[in-house]
Amino acid sequence: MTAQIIDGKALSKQLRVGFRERVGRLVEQGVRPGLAVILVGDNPASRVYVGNKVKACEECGVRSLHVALPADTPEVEMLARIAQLNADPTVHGILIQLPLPGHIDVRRVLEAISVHKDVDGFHLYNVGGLVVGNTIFPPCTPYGVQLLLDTTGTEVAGKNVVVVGASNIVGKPMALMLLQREATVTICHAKTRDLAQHTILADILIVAAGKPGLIVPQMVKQGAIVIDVGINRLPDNRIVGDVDFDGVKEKASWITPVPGGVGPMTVTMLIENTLRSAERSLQASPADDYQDWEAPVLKAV
Ligand SMILES: Nc1nc2c(c(=O)[nH]1)N[C@@H](CN(C=O)c1ccc(C(=O)N[C@@H](CCC(=O)O)C(=O)O)cc1)CN2
Repeated sequence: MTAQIIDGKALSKQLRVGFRERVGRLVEQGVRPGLAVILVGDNPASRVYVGNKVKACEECGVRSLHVALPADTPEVEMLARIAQLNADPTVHGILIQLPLPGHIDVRRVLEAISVHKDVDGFHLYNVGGLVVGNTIFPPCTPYGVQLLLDTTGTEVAGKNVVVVGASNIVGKPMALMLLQREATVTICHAKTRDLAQHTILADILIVAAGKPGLIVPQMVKQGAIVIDVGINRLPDNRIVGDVDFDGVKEKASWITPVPGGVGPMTVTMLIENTLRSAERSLQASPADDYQDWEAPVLKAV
């Protein structure tokens, strides 16, 4: 039997209807949510993703501020821009599009973003929150995957989940989020020996390796849920994931397409986090644990 498609584009569209209503309520209370997107250099894929983020803001009524900096921007200038945005009360979310040019210390600039505005969820404080199970801003891609999984009606607790890829922005946070939901989680990565011996046991297989065609039907358990996070542009300009979609869909029970699966959900969850941040700004006293937090690295700069 052919797998059912988990449609990230359709789910995104549905969620964004609710977002517009939330923006309306915020505006009534005098707050127009604002998102600042910092893009350094001219990586073509990053430009597409930033374009998608700006469009999503427009669609939902969120004000977007696109900060485009040349590839040779000194780190100290980026830190100064981030400090300005941290202090700007009309900005509720700040993100730095990754990857960054090599001369910039990624951790240093990510740690410079106020934890109150860290809508990508990449600040160490939010990462720590994920480890103990109460992060305020879950990272957008794993957050989107979690919602996509929920649409299948599958109970995650007790399931064997295999995550292929151990990046800081997808694989590791994904594993932590599913562990929090009581799945039995295995993380595979570039040094994993005999990948198939792990993937074949997965009730839920999440692939974020950046390798087109990595997962073929023989590596997939009959009836598994397969989530493809990979986005690879082929020489003929086609975009494909890490999973052999046509083959694997004959074995899986549910599968995400590429494009139109996880990608749009990444952008949608960014808007969700931005709205959450704007809503938090209205609370008389935001969560106490965030009140006085200042990253040590900020003092060092
Ligand atoms: N600061 C961040 N940088 C990066 C992140 C992130 O979450 N925060 N993730 C990825 C890229 N990414 C978001 O920035 C992203 C990837 C894919 C899509 C998307 O809409 N994909 C479409 C296809 C788009 C195309 O290439 O034509 C799809 O899958 O349907 C959006 C955002 C790395 N950097």
